Amino acid sequence: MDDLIRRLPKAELHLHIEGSLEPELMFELAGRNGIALPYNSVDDVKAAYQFTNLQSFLDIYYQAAAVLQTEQDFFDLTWAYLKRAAEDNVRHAEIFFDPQTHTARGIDFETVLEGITSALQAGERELGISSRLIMCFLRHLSAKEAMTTLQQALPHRQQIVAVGLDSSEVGHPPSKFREVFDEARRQGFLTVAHAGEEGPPEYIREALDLLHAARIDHGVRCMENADLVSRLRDEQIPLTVCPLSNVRLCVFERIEDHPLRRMLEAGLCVTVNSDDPAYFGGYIGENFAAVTRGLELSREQVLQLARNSFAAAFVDEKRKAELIAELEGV
Ligand SMILES: Nc1ncnc2[nH]cnc12
Ligand SMILES: [Zn+2]
Repeated sequence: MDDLIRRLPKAELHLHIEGSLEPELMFELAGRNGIALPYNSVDDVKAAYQFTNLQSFLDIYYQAAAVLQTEQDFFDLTWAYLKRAAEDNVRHAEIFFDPQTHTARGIDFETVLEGITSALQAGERELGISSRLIMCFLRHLSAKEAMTTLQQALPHRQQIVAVGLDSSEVGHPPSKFREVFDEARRQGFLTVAHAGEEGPPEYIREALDLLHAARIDHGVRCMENADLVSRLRDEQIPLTVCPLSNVRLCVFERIEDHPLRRMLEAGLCVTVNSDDPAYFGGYIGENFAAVTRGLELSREQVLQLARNSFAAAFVDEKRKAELIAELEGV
């Protein structure tokens, strides 16, 4: 199975580029930019990655992002992710970025966007990885601030396929961002949202009905509501599930407790992704390996996960057909 997982062509649909900042690159960028870190060594950093919930992770994650200052920094971050993803045979990647994490520190929106997009172009050219970019709003901030961020993105409409919603979930329901998402859709963006990671199934319903989300990020708590599961199955709404993230953030105690296999068996369009691989102990291949082993997935279920990732990708039918053809070759 390990060999199948390595060779399997895949799409990664839930990856926060800031969450791919490995401790080694964090130190390099801190040195380059003259920024003091609250850690003495890479081991020190890794020892700090003991999370009890989403917020305990976000506090450390936003602090680390301060080392990202220049267009070159965002390029290096994205390029490092793409090279690592290529080793897992990721053939298509849809990448989240959080502009507010950077603009709040005085970094220009364009600095962030240009650094990331030039690496994505290099990834397509040199690694054959196609990609899309998704701009997330930080849900712990106001809807007004999200609207300002949306306005900043409008001149770059062609480089951003969708808007999403991330950060602290509980207490910040999708309904808070209804008008921002309405405007984003009017401007031609697709929409996705993190929902049902720590928040209740009702947040998933709101993401679908109020934000018109084309995919739900995480969505694992849907399993608490049978009517919602039926709806997600009937409408084949893709769920971008991140198993190692869920364990590291204590959504589930052990990988063996993860509902991914039950979700597949319920007919849901489940995909496997890495979320913030530098923080959660593994990239997409390691997420595939963990669920395959921990939940005793069959070869057919592993193939289905990859097939779902292509079906759920924001690409045209021609690219989808190319990706699915690659899968048929394994
Ligand atoms: N797992 C996650 N949930 C919400 N916001 C995030 N930002 C980065 N990772 C996240
Ligand atoms: Zn996420």
